Amino acid sequence: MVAQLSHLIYRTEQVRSGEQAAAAAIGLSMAQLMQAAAQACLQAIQDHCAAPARVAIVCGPGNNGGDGWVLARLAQAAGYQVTVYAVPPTTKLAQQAQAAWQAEGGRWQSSIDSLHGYQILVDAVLGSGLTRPLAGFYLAAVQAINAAANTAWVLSVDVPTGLNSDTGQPQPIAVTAAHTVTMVAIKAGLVTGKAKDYVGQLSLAELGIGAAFSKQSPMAELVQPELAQRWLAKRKPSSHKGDHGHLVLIAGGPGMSGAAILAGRAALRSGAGKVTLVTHPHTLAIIAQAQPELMVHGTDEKGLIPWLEQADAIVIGPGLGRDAWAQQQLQQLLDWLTELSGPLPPVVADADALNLLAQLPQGEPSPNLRQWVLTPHPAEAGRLLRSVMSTRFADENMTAVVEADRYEALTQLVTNFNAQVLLKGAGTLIAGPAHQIERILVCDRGSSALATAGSGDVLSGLLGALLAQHRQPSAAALHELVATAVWVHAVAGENAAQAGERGTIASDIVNELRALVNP
Ligand SMILES: NC(=O)C1=CN([C@@H]2O[C@H](COP(=O)(O)OP(=O)(O)OC[C@H]3O[C@@H](n4cnc5c(N)ncnc54)[C@H](O)[C@@H]3O)[C@@H](O)[C@H]2O)[C@@H](O)CC1
Ligand SMILES: [K+]
Repeated sequence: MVAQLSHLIYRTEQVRSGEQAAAAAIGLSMAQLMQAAAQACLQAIQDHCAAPARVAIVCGPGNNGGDGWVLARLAQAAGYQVTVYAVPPTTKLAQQAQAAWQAEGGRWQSSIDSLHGYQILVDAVLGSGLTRPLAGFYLAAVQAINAAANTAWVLSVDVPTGLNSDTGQPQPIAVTAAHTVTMVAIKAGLVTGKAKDYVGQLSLAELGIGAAFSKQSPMAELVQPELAQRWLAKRKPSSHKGDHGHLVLIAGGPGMSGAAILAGRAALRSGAGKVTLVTHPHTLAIIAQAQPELMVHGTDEKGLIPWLEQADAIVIGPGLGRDAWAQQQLQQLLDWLTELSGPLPPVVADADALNLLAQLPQGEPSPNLRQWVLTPHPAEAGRLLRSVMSTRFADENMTAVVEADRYEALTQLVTNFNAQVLLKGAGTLIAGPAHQIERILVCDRGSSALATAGSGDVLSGLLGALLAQHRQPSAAALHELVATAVWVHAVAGENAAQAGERGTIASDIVNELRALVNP
């Protein structure tokens, strides 16, 4: 497969309209595209399991079903034992493909009792043409495929049936595929949030029109490993710790020293020259004992300002809490930044700093967050969104609102806060105020091992350390550094999970950082 578009992400409608224009431009017919789509699916099947294996192909009414009918013919010719379950095709292309199958003696069944007994199940029910929630035959077909998925390998054609290919939300359920071969270009809904539970391994079949299609401008882009190479260049042999930046971490309210320690360790392991941890006086001693390389200060008397003045980057939030002390720290930081006349250092706001930002009284001049990176998980993102859009979202479950369309939530956050935003969760999304020109970045690496207490603290320490090492980054550099940190964190999670996802702890993730920040 040609990899022209392999890291670019498009809206479904762009693919649907663009593929026709691209095919016309190079003189390919839609039937030829369908043939190529089915060929790509056959290749995926052959890569998984040689003939003769028992294959069931479930075909819907449209061209997704059409791909299935063509695949039936190709798979049978390749020696597989093929059974087709289908609803009658309604598009011309799918009808022609069905006729070609029947002309070769192929049969099909219109009802599905059970799909057990096959080694391979192909989901060609619905693809990019999904317009409404599943019901009737379609719901039953998806249920039957999923019921047999523990004994068969499930291949979804283009999009797992039931998944909204723009948002990644199941409608209301979707096929849980082991592998999805998506056609022409990666659709936005295949790479983030809940989609990760359904898509399985994702491969792209450009159907010979990648070059013509690439004239379309993508809405997003997958984070590439080259980004880490670019932003984690080798250090100069003559460098000293002052060259590698001073990170100031404001973290660790009473009872939450662990979050501060994890963020501090992650920052040290990610190469910050110096890390100062400014913390609550009650947690000072325990943090200082845990990690001798950290400089640890309590903030009761002097306040934050002496430390802020030394910072190349600032992180506020890990284990901060939301009490009066925590509010005071955030307010001091905001006041100091407002009065600062020189260049603004980048600020990462995480965890309770986000919750406190969401509680700031509305109607006052909003703080200038231009150099800020907000790192919410969906629940924090929901609180932030509600704080700025309270009239639109009065009673909604905001986590569900965010997860229903992560791209939309991200865009709203960026627009309303005028900051870089990193929306956590499988397929982390990253965007900044200039994302119209920089594109949303999507990290498709990672592991469920990252879903553990302290994992976010590790990310904020790591991110702060990368920012401290690249002083006064431009908006574009900030965007890429955030993506680099997300990528390193995700791959660290994968590496830490090699002995198993369950039971991986945040300290294991910290242990993986050093190898990854020295690519
Ligand atoms: N357009 C092209 O040139 C190509 C299309 N290809 C395939 O064609 C697919 C798109 O084809 P279509 O546009 O026909 O769309 P689909 O085949 O995805 O489905 C459209 C049909 O499903 C119905 N439908 C939508 N939601 C439904 C629901 N919830 N329950 C029941 N019926 C529902 C629609 O009314 C319509 O009849 C792609 O996903 C891809 O697999 C490939 O063959 C490559 C080339
Ligand atoms: K499908």
